[in-house]
Amino acid sequence: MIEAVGLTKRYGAKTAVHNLSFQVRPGTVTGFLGPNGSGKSTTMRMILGLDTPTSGHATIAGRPFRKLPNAPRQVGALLDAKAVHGGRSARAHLLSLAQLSGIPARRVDEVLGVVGLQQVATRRSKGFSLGMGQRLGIAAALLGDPQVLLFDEPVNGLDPEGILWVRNLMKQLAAEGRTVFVSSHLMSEMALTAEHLIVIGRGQLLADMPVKDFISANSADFARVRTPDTEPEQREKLTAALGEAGGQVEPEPDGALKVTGLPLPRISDLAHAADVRLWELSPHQASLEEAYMRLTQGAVDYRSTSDQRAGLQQQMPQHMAQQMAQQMPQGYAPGQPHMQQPYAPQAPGVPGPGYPPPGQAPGHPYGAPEQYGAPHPYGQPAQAVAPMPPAASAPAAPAAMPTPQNEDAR
Ligand SMILES: Nc1ncnc2c1ncn2[C@@H]1O[C@H](COP(=O)(O)OP(=O)(O)OP(=O)(O)O)[C@@H](O)[C@H]1O
Repeated sequence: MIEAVGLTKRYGAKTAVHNLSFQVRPGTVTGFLGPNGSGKSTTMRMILGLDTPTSGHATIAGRPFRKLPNAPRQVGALLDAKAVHGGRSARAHLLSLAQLSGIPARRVDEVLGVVGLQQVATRRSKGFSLGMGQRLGIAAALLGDPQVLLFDEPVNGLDPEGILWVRNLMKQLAAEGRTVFVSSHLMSEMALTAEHLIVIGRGQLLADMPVKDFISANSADFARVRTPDTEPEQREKLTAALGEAGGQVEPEPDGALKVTGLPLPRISDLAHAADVRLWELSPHQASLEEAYMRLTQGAVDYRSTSDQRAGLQQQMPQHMAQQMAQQMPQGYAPGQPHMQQPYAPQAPGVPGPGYPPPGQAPGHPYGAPEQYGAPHPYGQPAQAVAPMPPAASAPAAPAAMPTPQNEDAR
């Protein structure tokens, strides 16, 4: 078992981990979740004796890591897959770790097999892909056949097959009675891998509970309600009526309303009483990802803003936009009408190929001008569709696409 009691770590004025207490029990996979910079790695480093807590303590099997007899045989960890001497082969790297811990050399070949790196065992690790590096790090963690395992973002850089493999490996290790503590940003992945969750935000504990309890506690039902887009006053009237009746109403990005705290029939009755027409009234359940986002939203350090592009797009003079419009290919890639979209000039009053001025019906989905004789874009026989430029004007496809290789077979 891993136990943290009042674990706190400060770096100068920055408190990375604050008064964190939890237990990680054997026999289950425990997911350790939190946004970027929330203190997951710092916590793991303190558990492994690599960082000294400012206050509090962490133990493994009742002792601080540094006081464990033959720690590498009891605890295995993947913290940073890149922390490998790049000039060494995978096998030489694992062999040196094995020798330091009195582990027999044949175990190296066993773990290379478990992680699927036998074919590249003699290659220098500096040529490894991110996913291969992760596999090598997992091999190192398994080397001492330890009872306690810590993995910091083990699926980072793995392809879908690799992610599935890690998921099954974690479950198998836990089923063997080991303590498995896995950090991740990905709620969706943890929901499939872990049975128990510890969620932190800004270094503080936000949740410590079985995954199924987390789902039922946080996946709230809600209703989506939409009023006619053309009548914003209807939306306001309904928002007020639902609020007065005790519902929580949040606007959705697409103009709908997200309503919690009121059953669907009640929403319908309230809309009817307020003389508001509805275009949509549908039941929904928040996904686990949404529940996690909601739980951690107040503890996110790094948020993106929308790209204003320094006003560059608005500044394009009209004559340039017109010139661009004339130079645009009328059709770009046959069969891929969406490929044209990035070429549509945005300047007002300059219709691009296939992009009518606002309020006008589309001329042709492929952007063909009228002289190609396409009176109606839909339902025309193939030959009536506007001719595309000859293949030579489209970017040439590679003669033969390189066969995708499994990253671990490289
Ligand atoms: N050695 C250090 N010196 C100063 N600040 C540090 C140090 N290590 C971590 N921090 C800070 O502590 C906070 C927690 O970092 P930590 O790496 O533990 O978070 P994390 O949850 O693992 O993040 P991520 O998911 O991005 O890996 C961050 O604000 C980080 O900048």
